[in-house]
Amino acid sequence: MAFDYDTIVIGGGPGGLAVAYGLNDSQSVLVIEGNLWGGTCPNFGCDPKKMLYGVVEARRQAIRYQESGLPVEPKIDWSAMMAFKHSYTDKVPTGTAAGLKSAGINQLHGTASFVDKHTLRVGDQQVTGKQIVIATGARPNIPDIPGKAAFKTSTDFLNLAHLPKKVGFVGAGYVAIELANIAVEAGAEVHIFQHNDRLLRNFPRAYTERLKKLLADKGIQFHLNTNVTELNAVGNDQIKVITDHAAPITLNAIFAAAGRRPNLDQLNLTGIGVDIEPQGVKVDDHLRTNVSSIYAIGDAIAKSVPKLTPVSGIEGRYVAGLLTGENSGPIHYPAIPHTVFAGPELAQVGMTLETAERETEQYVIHDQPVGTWYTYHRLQDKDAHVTTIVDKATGKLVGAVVLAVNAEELINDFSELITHQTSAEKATDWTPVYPSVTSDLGYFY
Ligand SMILES: Cc1cc2nc3c(=O)[nH]c(=O)nc-3n(C[C@H](O)[C@H](O)[C@H](O)COP(=O)(O)OP(=O)(O)OC[C@H]3O[C@@H](n4cnc5c(N)ncnc54)[C@H](O)[C@@H]3O)c2cc1C
Ligand SMILES: NC(=O)c1ccc[n+]([C@@H]2O[C@H](COP(=O)([O-])OP(=O)(O)OC[C@H]3O[C@@H](n4cnc5c(N)ncnc54)[C@H](O)[C@@H]3O)[C@@H](O)[C@H]2O)c1
Repeated sequence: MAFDYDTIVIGGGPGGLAVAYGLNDSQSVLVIEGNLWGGTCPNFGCDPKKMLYGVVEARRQAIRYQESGLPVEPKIDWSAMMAFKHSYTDKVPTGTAAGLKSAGINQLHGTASFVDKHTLRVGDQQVTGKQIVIATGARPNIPDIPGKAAFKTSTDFLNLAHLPKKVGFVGAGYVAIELANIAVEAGAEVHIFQHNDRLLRNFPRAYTERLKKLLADKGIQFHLNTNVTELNAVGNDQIKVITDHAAPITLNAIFAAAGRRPNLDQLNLTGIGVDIEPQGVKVDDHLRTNVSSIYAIGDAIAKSVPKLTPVSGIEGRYVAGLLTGENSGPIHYPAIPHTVFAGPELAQVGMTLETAERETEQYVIHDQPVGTWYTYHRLQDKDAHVTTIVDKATGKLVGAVVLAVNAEELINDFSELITHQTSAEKATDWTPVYPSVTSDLGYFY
């Protein structure tokens, strides 16, 4: 049978684009995108979030220097900050589409749905591919409660023309914590409603408790062990939030930040016999579905590794390598660092603290408050804290947790040491710039 393309990729986000660019030299490829070219990360995820974060963090740093020669307290101008964000995001879809075009990769705008295991329908058009890669990402999970139409999402937050006076977030994961921090730093009254007492469940509790205190000190009000049971929209911009815990609270906006669901509903996967589960498409260790011509990657699949942009990229490049014959073994994930941009950042890589605490004969844990160290004193980041986990037998770093300003830089250094299996001596037998975050590397283990 002749196919229109060797490979069709559904989804033009970081995962789908990695497949397309990886295959482009050796195959005919079509990418189909139903919404904005570039996907979640550059349009309404990582990139716009970190632009807003950069502005609010600059203000926070300025306040820390108030007694040290910078007496003026800057104010956030929300509209100007949003215009700054738009100066980047507005160009992403056209820039991404132009990049595909200049690379000679075929593109189609529209929502794809499977007709059979080699055929997709997009509007009134049908296209066939020898292989099809599902890279459709995920969207916010909206809690199914009465009045749920009043929920806004992270996408709405990152496009707010004005910051509402009082805002709430349901959930206490990455999205809630990062956006609540931006909102409180920009001057809103902020409430977080969490059904249990655990923030950021993938990070060690000792660290999330430290971060919770810092966020509460900024004014974020945590309603823990609290289920939001109903929303009542009152007038244009007021929402009465009813919980199972205390009296209703009236806010101007409430955001669903209760996890993300894979975008599978429109694909007709069960119709063509592809196995799925609530967390995403089921894949084997070669990212193949149970239908041999169909692969799946990124936020759209069920997996134990975190659903992050670099992970979608790793998976996209891996599938491209499989399809070109460059690799054939199962996918291998390196140590994947992750960071919550919460003012300060909380970052982690490698072995979890929980595992190391269970296996103390094998691992040494170095837990260090570093707020008085020169690097953090200079930044007046008195709550900075770093934990490293070292394998006793080899002396090599296997895990780390950092709560500090610019923690993402230090965790990147730690990730490199873990990925390249560098010994403590080798880790410090070169000369980083002094003073810098990296020049502290010799003192953590
Ligand atoms: C607010 C927020 C902040 C984030 N911050 C970070 C961060 O700091 N660092 C980080 O690493 N990760 C972050 N993430 C996660 C990151 O954005 C995702 O992990 C990443 O975008 C996943 O890439 P993907 O290609 O798998 O999916 P996506 O980027 O979601 O791309 C999938 C694409 O498929 C399209 N699509 C879906 N269904 C169809 C269909 N039927 N037909 C055609 N097209 C379809 C969608 O429109 C979308 O463009 C953040 C996410 C959010 C929401
Ligand atoms: N900095 C980053 O790297 C970054 C930033 C944002 C998002 N992300 C990615 O996006 C994903 C989604 O983020 P998220 O914060 O939406 O999800 P999450 O999984 O991090 O957190 C979800 C939160 O919602 C709560 N929750 C779950 N179901 C609920 C329900 N029915 N009602 C009320 N609360 C409920 C959970 O207890 C948790 O606190 C992250 O897991 C991550 O992969 C990454």
